[in-house]
Amino acid sequence: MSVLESIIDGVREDLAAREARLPFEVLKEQATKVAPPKDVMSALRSSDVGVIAEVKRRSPSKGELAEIPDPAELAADYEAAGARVISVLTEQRRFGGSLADFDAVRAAVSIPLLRKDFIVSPYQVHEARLHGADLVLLIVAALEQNTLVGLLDRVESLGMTALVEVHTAEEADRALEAGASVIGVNARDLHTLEVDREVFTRIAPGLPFETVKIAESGVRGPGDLMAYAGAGADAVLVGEGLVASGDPKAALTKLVTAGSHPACPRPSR
Ligand SMILES: O=P(O)(O)OC[C@@H](O)[C@@H](O)c1c[nH]c2ccccc12
Repeated sequence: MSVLESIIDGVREDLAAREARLPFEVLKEQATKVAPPKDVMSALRSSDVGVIAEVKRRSPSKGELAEIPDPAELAADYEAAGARVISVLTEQRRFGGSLADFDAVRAAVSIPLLRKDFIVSPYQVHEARLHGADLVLLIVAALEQNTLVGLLDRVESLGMTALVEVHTAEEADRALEAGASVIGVNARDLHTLEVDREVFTRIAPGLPFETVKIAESGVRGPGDLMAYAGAGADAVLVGEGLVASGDPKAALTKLVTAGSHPACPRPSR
């Protein structure tokens, strides 16, 4: 079993427990009452290269990254340092995240939020909306094509945006066929956990010009942001490089400054 498959097994177990506590029909109804999603597209489509800053405690590849006793405080620092979007991991077993973290962050900031989890069921999409998510991650490698299409349609029908994650050219084709308008290329292979920053450079040029392109994982500092920008990234998604830096606010400020520097290659829009 690959790492991805074993993570998803755990996600399905935890999901079944939540479904038993709060039935889908009730959850769906409650989710219609929350404030509508924010405008994610204009946050991501800018003349500068943006940063999506992640609240991430640990990962299957690196283990413990940072304690993050107060996710709301970290998120407020991210917002103040110029993050375009904040990504909050809600997967508990391998990443140490939770919907409680998501709620704490939602209450602390007004910029768009991404629910970062292994979404396999419509329940999780409505749940994301109930907790105030604006963006939802859909991982192509984790989904059959018809499930991907169904989840993407559902995300959009609730007014949210899907960040559709790919790692190969074949997955990118599937994402486009499903109708993705925002594609994240993850440098990390979720089956082996290996990072290869060149994956973005290989895949991004083949994506349509109007597709918003996000480079995910492996950003250690401004140099990596500039390299991804040169390969066509609209934004980069950064976790470890911020939370494990000792000073996430300063680390993010450096990235945001690089992304708006005149020497930084710009998205071609
Ligand atoms: O910590 P990094 O290398 O900056 O990576 C952040 C983000 O890309 C990574 O957390 C991630 C990308 N796709 C995922 C899917 C599930 C969980 C986590 C992820």
